[in-house]
Amino acid sequence: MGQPLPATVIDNALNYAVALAKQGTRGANPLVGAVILDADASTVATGYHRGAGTPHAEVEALNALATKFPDNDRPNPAELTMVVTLEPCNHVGRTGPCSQAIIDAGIGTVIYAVIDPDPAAAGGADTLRAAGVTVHHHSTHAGANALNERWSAAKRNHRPFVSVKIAQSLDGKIAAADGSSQWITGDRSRDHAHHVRSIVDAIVVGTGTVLADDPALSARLRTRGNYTLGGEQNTHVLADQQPLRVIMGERPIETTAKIFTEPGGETLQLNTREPRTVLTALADRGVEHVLIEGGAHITSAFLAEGLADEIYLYQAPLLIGSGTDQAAHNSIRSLNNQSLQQAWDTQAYQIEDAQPLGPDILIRLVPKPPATPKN
Ligand SMILES: NC(=O)C1=CN([C@@H]2O[C@H](COP(=O)(O)OP(=O)(O)OC[C@H]3O[C@@H](n4cnc5c(N)ncnc54)[C@H](OP(=O)(O)O)[C@@H]3O)[C@@H](O)[C@H]2O)C=CC1
Ligand SMILES: Nc1c(N[C@@H]2O[C@H](COP(=O)(O)O)[C@@H](O)[C@H]2O)[nH]c(=O)[nH]c1=O
Repeated sequence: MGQPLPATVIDNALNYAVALAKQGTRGANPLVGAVILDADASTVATGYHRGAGTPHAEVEALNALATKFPDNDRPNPAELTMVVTLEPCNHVGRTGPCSQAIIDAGIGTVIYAVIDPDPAAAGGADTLRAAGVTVHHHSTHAGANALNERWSAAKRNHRPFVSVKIAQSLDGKIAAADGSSQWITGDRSRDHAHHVRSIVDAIVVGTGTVLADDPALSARLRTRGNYTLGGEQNTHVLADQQPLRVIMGERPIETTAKIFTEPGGETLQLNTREPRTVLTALADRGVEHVLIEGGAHITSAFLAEGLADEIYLYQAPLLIGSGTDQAAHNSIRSLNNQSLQQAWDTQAYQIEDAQPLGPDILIRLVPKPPATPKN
């Protein structure tokens, strides 16, 4: 492109790219959106990253461009500008390097908002420049900067991205007075939870949950066409990718427990009550995305330390009503907040999306960012 684009045009394109990015799945990979503009600054193609293992936003946008315009009718790529929320990657991970795909497509200009904080993936801007692409770092877009703040912090701090799952009743319980908890949420919610298990690298539960429930903690997907029929045995298959199963806590667990004997991922007990120790140990094993599945002690320990990057709250339309101990089996234990202000300061979340799942509702929450995003 001859003239540099005005900042307002770039900001508008980044607004669009951020909105696209938010349609993706947050987890081991960042949320990324990309918009391709022609010489008149009109949008000609878009893309976003749908989650680990799927094409990156830039490649999605290039594919959309190729699909939209047949070979003989494609705009001159040298006159196109790709506006992308994150620096194009430079490495071969689960997919190939975006910098090379952009070079191969002949795109003339790339404008990116955030430098890739992952040392393994960074350097795409330099590769593009070396190949003759015009590259600008547009660092002032608050939305793009806020998009992956938690993900970037996890990378910088050498820890996995942390998702927390809670399946609770209307009165905020995860089990009844007698300890029974299966099931609070319905089939659709549990299918969704198994899908989440299938996309994470590891699941963590406490010794309390293993002793109370004897869970298998495998990722089981319902076979197509058999959605509401039959028992679980007949209608589910093991997902291709099984998460590492992690027990957190000091009591020994018998090797006859289902978490060791049922088919699924490898099982590991970490003899600690310290969430950060668990995360470091998992990062050392290459875990990039972990799901905390409970129970209340474990969930609360991660929340209390501000380590939940995302919460999947499966809310069932049921009042369990405890026995005599009203606090028993609350989904969250005391986080030691002394005032409402302290709670707003340390434990405020915002809803990313909400969807009905049969009789339940799934609410996905992320920590509320500071009022003024840090650039
Ligand atoms: N509906 C839902 O989403 C879920 C419901 N549940 C239900 O929850 C109940 C179990 O809850 P809960 O007893 O809280 O179980 P947890 O799984 O939270 O295990 C608690 C135990 O974990 C160990 N532990 C490890 N780290 C910590 C820490 N930082 N703080 C405190 N304890 C730690 C302690 O045992 P140790 O002495 O061994 O160190 C503690 O007793 C069951 O009834 C189960 O059915 C469980 C999961 C999900
Ligand atoms: N009770 C409850 C959940 N409980 C979670 O599921 C675990 C059992 O896993 P598995 O043995 O693999 O089927 C259990 O230990 C706890 O972590 N999950 C939900 O989605 N909804 C529910 O109502």
